[in-house]
Amino acid sequence: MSPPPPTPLLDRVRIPSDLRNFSPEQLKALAEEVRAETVHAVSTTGGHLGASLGVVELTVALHAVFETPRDRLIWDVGHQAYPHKILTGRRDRIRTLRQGGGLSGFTRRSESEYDPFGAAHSSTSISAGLGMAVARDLLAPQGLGQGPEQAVIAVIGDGAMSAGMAYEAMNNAGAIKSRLVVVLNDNDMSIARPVGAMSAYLSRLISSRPFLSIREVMSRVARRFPRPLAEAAKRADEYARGMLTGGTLFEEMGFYYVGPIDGHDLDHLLPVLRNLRDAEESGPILLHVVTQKGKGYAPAEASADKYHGVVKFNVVTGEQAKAPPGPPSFTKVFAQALIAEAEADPRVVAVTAAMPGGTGLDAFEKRFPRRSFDVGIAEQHAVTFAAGMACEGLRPFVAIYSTFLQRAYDQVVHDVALQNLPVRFAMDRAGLVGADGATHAGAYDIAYLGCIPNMTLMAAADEVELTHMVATAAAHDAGPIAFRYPRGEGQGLDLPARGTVLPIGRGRVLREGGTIAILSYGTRLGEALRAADELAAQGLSCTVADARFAKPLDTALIERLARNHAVLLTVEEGSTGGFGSLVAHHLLHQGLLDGGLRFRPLTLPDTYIDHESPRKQYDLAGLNAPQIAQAARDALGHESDARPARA
Ligand SMILES: Cc1ncc(C[n+]2csc(CCOP(=O)(O)OP(=O)(O)O)c2C)c(N)n1
Ligand SMILES: CC(=O)[C@@H](O)[C@H](O)COP(=O)(O)O
Ligand SMILES: [Mg+2]
Repeated sequence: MSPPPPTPLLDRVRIPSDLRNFSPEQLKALAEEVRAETVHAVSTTGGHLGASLGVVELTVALHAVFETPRDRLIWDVGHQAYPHKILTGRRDRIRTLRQGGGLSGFTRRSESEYDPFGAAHSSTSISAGLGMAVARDLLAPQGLGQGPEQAVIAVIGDGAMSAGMAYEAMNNAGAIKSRLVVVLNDNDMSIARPVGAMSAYLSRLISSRPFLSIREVMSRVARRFPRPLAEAAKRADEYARGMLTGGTLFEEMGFYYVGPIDGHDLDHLLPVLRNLRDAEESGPILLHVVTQKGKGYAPAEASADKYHGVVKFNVVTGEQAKAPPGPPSFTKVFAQALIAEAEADPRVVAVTAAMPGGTGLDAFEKRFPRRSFDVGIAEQHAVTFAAGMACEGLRPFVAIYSTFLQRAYDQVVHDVALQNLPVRFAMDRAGLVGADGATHAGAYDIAYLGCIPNMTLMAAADEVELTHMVATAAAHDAGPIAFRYPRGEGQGLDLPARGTVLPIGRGRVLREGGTIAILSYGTRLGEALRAADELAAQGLSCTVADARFAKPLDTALIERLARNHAVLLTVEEGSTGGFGSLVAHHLLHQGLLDGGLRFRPLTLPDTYIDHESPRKQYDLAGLNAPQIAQAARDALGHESDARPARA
């Protein structure tokens, strides 16, 4: 590994107040040091490099001009906040990013007073910022809060601007007219290439208005924020500008639009931000900065994804560490299985909300460009869009991370399930996901979908099961159906060319035993089998079954397991309120817990599990084989207390 580069200026900065007396030339040099430090740190940890490199100058300028942490600086998503972390007292831990016990890969209130709002899911910054601005306006006259001088700045990317929530916030901000600065960081990239009319609009905006010269920007800002200027004159000014330039969507929504300006040029950023900071006038402002994702690091600039998310890499060559060749990921298996279904059925279509690579739909899109839809970061729309397609006889698959489907809950209930529309939900990243931590854990979908009438729910125990579930979903026109599978590799099992349609609501028994029954839902099945081996070695015979379905439950199987064993464990990679609760509900209704059966639902704990390796995360959750075996022994207690098993 190459040694970190010398950083004489950065060494003088522990917190932002240390850089506020730097000259512009020193700030430029500091930015280069921050960039080099970011590259070096991420080369040792992996993480979201490209977005962070694109905001180095912006980060330096914002901290130089604004009085953070009094002034609230909110990073949308938070994946671009590594330079911010370096400058806000966390440089000493920057090489622990995304590692167990280390810094989070996103902003987080509990991590630093310089992170006023936690994030990781996108497009929340304007809403949160507006809330803070309103709090300031209400509290300051009472002598409470941070005082009337406090600024609130939300930095949001062009990709994040595709989400409805950003517009809901701007709509509200334009009406409330609180003092709020929104910095639109436009790098013409989402994770993949940005899509949609808004992205095209931003591109037109940039090309129709070449970078404003600094004189032009300053004169516009001065025109907008004069000390005494009559309201009517200001309006006339706005209309005049609108007529000259065609206005912008942001102006129509009540924002004062400034830009576009070069987001890498501190000679522009610093004076413009100072002017916006000192504006006496209230009302929201949108500063449009144009940046380059991956800026200043040649391998990132040259790559198609601009190094959005990288593993450890060689700083000199940019070459990322190659994992030893392993079995295909669940994501890849899903994509291949969906392509197989789509080959056979022209009604199969696929929808992603800005995650074509992450969900495997990039492969589907190559094969079926007209049947693949990337709707941008718009999970709510994705679901209702699919509902509309289902109304007309298409067979839509919404390929989505479990954690992002949370955004579209009412759409799932109101638009899909209530109308019993056959939308297929392919939920990737089910369970714990490793370095992204709690914000990205697919922890809740079993619970939040399990309570919805008409839903059919499946979880794949391995990649072969996943191909069967894709086929089952494709064939299922009776109503909505969802299946979940985890991040990462499968087991390397031989895959069928096409999956087999499974009987709805039927599980399978993998091992017959006597005393203990383990009923697994999802990929903990392997751990359940290992636990059974351990228990068998101790003379405790186990039945192991794969439930396949959480809804409808295989009630016959559950009743048989309950009647014939002393202990019944359920195991799932989901929160409380999920599969185990559905099983408990059934057992209670059947009176099967009245006779001494020792039932133990093993779920994720009722707490957030931080970034760690998945293996350690599951250890913390108590869902690895030794812990499953221990739970069985604990439940069994003393042999004499336990109800004798019948089989
Ligand atoms: C609700 C939600 N959907 C999807 C994602 C996944 N995601 C993380 S960053 C990103 C792209 C964001 O693009 P942009 O805001 O332009 O930031 P950039 O990476 O270009 O700096 C996406 C889709 C997310 N974090 N949250
Ligand atoms: C920031 C964000 O939301 C994504 O970039 C996410 O980190 C991707 O996760 P995967 O690596 O699991 O696709
Ligand atoms: Mg972007």
